[in-house]
Amino acid sequence: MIGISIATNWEFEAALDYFIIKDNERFRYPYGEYFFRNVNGSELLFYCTGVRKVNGVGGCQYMISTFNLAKIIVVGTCAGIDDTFRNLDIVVPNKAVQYDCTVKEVEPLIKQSFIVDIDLSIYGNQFLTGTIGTADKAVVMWKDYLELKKNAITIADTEAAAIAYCCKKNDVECIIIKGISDFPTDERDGDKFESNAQQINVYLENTPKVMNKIFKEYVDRFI
Ligand SMILES: Nc1ncnc2c1ncn2[C@@H]1O[C@H](CCC(=O)c2cccc(C(=O)O)c2)[C@@H](O)[C@H]1O
Repeated sequence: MIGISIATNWEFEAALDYFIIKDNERFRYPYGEYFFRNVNGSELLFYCTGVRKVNGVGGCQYMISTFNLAKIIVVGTCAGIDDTFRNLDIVVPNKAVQYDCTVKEVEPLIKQSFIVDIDLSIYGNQFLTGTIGTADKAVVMWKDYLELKKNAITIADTEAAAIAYCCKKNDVECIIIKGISDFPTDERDGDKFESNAQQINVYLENTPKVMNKIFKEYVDRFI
């Protein structure tokens, strides 16, 4: 069976709507909810983990251990970092890095031991790719955005690279399909609270659009 890992309740709600899931098809586990759907002959287990690395990895390990998953596809939203990309672009990264595991004042931001390479060669090349950076903090402040750009990060989120790391430890294939929901904006000359609120509104508006695009156009190419 293939697991489809989803972080937020908003993203999971979009999945429930897209696949028209009834109340009696929804089950609870320690990190959230899950349901099953057959897509093009493949039995898929969709589950919500909650946000940030500890929830993503906890949910990942639970589902691998309980359902003996053969593969996990992480789907959801992310911040855009590379400015050649746009909101609602879907990216399937070939590299996933945790960038909050070093003392960045005296060490490189990214260390080899926290990088997971993702081999996409069997899936063709009809998709955008790049590096996803994961940390427990959302990318909101302009200085954080500039630092990720300087380190060649394409998109950023708060779970995916940690889930990819957990999958690698379990010898389970991991694919990440993320849609850009928001870009940080430069708050330095304005009101940082207003700028943050605007980014959250953009994120909320784009979440169902991103999820529908991933379910409609991407998931079946990677199962
Ligand atoms: N900018 C982002 N940085 C990192 N991850 C992002 C971003 N956007 C989307 N995600 C993804 O969506 C979820 C939640 C998004 C989130 O927490 C968020 C989004 C926008 C603004 C704020 C804020 O506090 O102002 C918080 C996470 O699961 C994560 O995987």
